[in-house]
Amino acid sequence: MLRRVNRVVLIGTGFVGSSYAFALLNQGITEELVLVDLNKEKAEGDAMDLNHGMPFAPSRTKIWYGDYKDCGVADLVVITAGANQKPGETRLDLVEKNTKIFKGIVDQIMDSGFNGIFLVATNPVDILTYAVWKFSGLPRGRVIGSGTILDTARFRYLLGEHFDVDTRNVHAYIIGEHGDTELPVWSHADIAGTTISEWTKNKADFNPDDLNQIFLNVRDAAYHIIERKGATYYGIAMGLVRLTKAILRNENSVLTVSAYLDGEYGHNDIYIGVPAVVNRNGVREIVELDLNEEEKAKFTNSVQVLKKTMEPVFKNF
Ligand SMILES: NC(=O)C1=CN([C@@H]2O[C@H](COP(=O)(O)OP(=O)(O)OC[C@H]3O[C@@H](n4cnc5c(N)ncnc54)[C@H](O)[C@@H]3O)[C@@H](O)[C@H]2O)C=CC1
Ligand SMILES: CC(=O)C(=O)O
Repeated sequence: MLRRVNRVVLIGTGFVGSSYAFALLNQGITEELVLVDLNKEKAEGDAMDLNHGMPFAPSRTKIWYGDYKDCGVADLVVITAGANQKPGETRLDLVEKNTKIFKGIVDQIMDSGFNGIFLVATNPVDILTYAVWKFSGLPRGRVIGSGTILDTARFRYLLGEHFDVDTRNVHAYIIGEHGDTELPVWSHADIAGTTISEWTKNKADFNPDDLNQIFLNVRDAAYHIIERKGATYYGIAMGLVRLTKAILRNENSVLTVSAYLDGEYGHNDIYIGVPAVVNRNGVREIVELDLNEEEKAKFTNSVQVLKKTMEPVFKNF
């Protein structure tokens, strides 16, 4: 019989996972939410705490602390488990540790009979999304990483602040690795359909160097926040909820996710941040932007850095 309720299973209820669960409940996106963590007491405590907020939620979400068997009928499994960056560490420094953790997690999920969509946020997210695809054997479109969704949000927010325009009217993408080699797609950035150069044409106080500084603040945002409070979680949690909504409500939304390239952008056999149409089946298609030569070269560099980092890791699996 067809199940009419949506079930999301969250693996990892640390800073990112618990913030995601809180935001998901507050937006009433799913009927069932199962929390799984190595630290069972934390997951159980989170389930209790979240349930106590139910009278204030927009709709009922059945939330419980569970285990991998609960993934069997899940529509979506979101993975935020694993190590996070310590001050000074890069995302790529986490690759060995988190790939090993992921092998154990994904094997248990697949043993449950899971046949839905994976959404990955753990870093380095592009490589771990590739790992989930390899370990699960699911079609590539049904394995999605959060990619540069957060970087793109940071970019739109900072541009909106700089030009004093609602961030929702700023359309600009960060693509590539969710990490140090990511790049801004200035050639396709616009404010309400107007290119940035048109928008700034008659503005005497506009300094073109400000744009590069905005990008640097986007690229290095995680380092700046981790230095101050040890971790980042609210922004990514809201990005994961946005993706969950696009998936469960079949929205065909264009979001910058880590998607598998099979010739798009001139590369293949890699998960990396690109705009893609996301719906109930996962990634429907990749949106191929016509990049300029400088952007193409930066994107290729990002691909190469990811591939070089991945190579030794996947030899062990
Ligand atoms: N993609 C993105 O934009 C972002 C990604 N992240 C990443 O998200 C990940 C989680 O970060 P935080 O929540 O801050 O870390 P955290 O340390 O607060 O939480 C991690 C959780 O994973 C659990 N865990 C570890 N091994 C497990 C296993 N084998 N099975 C089940 N649960 C397990 C831990 O018990 C812990 O509760 C990190 O890799 C971090 O870098 C963080 C922010 C943004
Ligand atoms: C930690 C991380 O990946 C971020 O905040 O971008």
